[in-house]
Amino acid sequence: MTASPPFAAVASVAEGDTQDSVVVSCLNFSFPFSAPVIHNLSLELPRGSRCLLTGANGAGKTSLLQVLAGKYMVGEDAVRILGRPAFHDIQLVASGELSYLGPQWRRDIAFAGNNVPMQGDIGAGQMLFGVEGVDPARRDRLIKLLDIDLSWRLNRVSDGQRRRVQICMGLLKPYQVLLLDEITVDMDVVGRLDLLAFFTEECEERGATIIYATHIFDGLERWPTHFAYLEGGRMLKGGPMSGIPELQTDGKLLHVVEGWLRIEKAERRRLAAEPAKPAPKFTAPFMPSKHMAFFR
Ligand SMILES: Nc1ncnc2c1ncn2[C@@H]1O[C@H](COP(=O)(O)OP(=O)(O)OP(=O)(O)O)[C@@H](O)[C@H]1O
Repeated sequence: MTASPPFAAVASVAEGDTQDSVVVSCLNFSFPFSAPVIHNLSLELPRGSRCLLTGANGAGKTSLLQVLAGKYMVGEDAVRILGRPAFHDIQLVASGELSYLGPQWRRDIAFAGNNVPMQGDIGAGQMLFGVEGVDPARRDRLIKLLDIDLSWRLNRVSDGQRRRVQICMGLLKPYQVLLLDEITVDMDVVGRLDLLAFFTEECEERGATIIYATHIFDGLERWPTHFAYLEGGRMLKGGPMSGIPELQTDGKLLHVVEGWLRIEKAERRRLAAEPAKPAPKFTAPFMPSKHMAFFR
C-alpha cells in the first residue's frame, strides 16, 4: 500500500492562473529609528496555498504580516499581493481582497468605513449586520461556524467569545489573501479546529491564500501547504512543505520546530555568555614621510 502524502498538495483551483498571490522579493524592513527586523526575505505563495508562519518570540512574524498587509511602506517590488504593491494599492484592503486579522481588539474594516472598537457596549448582531455588501448566506454560515450569539454585548463576553465576533467580522468579505496573526489563542479546541477546516475549504474551493502566524500547532499537522520559519528576521526554512524533508513525517511538526527553536535558543545563550571582545587596538597605519608632513 502506498502511504498517502503527509500534506495535501496545493489545490489546483485556478488551472492556467500562474500568478502567485503573494510574492515577497528580497524584503528588508526596519521600524523608524530602529535596527532592521526583516532581512533579505523572499517568499512566493501560489493561489490556494496555506502558509504556516512560525519562529521564536521577536523573530519578525507580526512585522512581516503587517508589511504584507500594506501597513508600512516598502518598495513597490518588494511585496506584491495579487500582483499589486501592498502599500501603494489601497484598493487591495479597501475592496476586502486583502484582509489582516491581528491580536488587537480594534481593527480597521475599510469596507465598513470604520475603525471598529471590539470592546464597547455593542451587540454582536449589530456589528455583524452593520457591514454592508455582505453575502447573507456567508454571514449566516460564519455566525453558525463560530457559534456566535447575536445578543452578546461585546463588553460583557469572554475574550474567546469576543474573538469569535472579531474573526467573523474579518471573514465576512470573501478575501483573496488573508493574513492571520495568532488569532485563535483564546478559542476553544472545537472552535479552532472548525475554523481551520473552514480555511482549508476557502483555499481549496475559492483559491484564497492564507498566511497564519502561530505558536500553537495542535491540529495543524496536515493543514499547511507552505511553511516559513523566521529567525531574527531571516527566513531560515521556507517554501512548499514538500521541499522541507524534516517535515515529511506525519506528527513531527511540533517536534521538528521545537528542535529548531532549541538550537536557536542555545546559540543565543552562547553568544550572550561570550566575554565581550575588547575593542580593537588602534594602530596608526604606516605612512611614508611625505604623507606625514601632510598631517603636521
Ligand atoms: N513598533 C516597533 N518599533 C520598533 N521595533 C519593533 C516594533 N514592533 C516590533 N519591533 C521589534 O521587531 C522585532 C520583531 O518583532 P515582531 O513583533 O515582528 O516579532 P514576532 O515574531 O511577531 O514575535 P511574537 O512571537 O512575540 O509575537 C522585535 O525585535 C521587536 O522588538
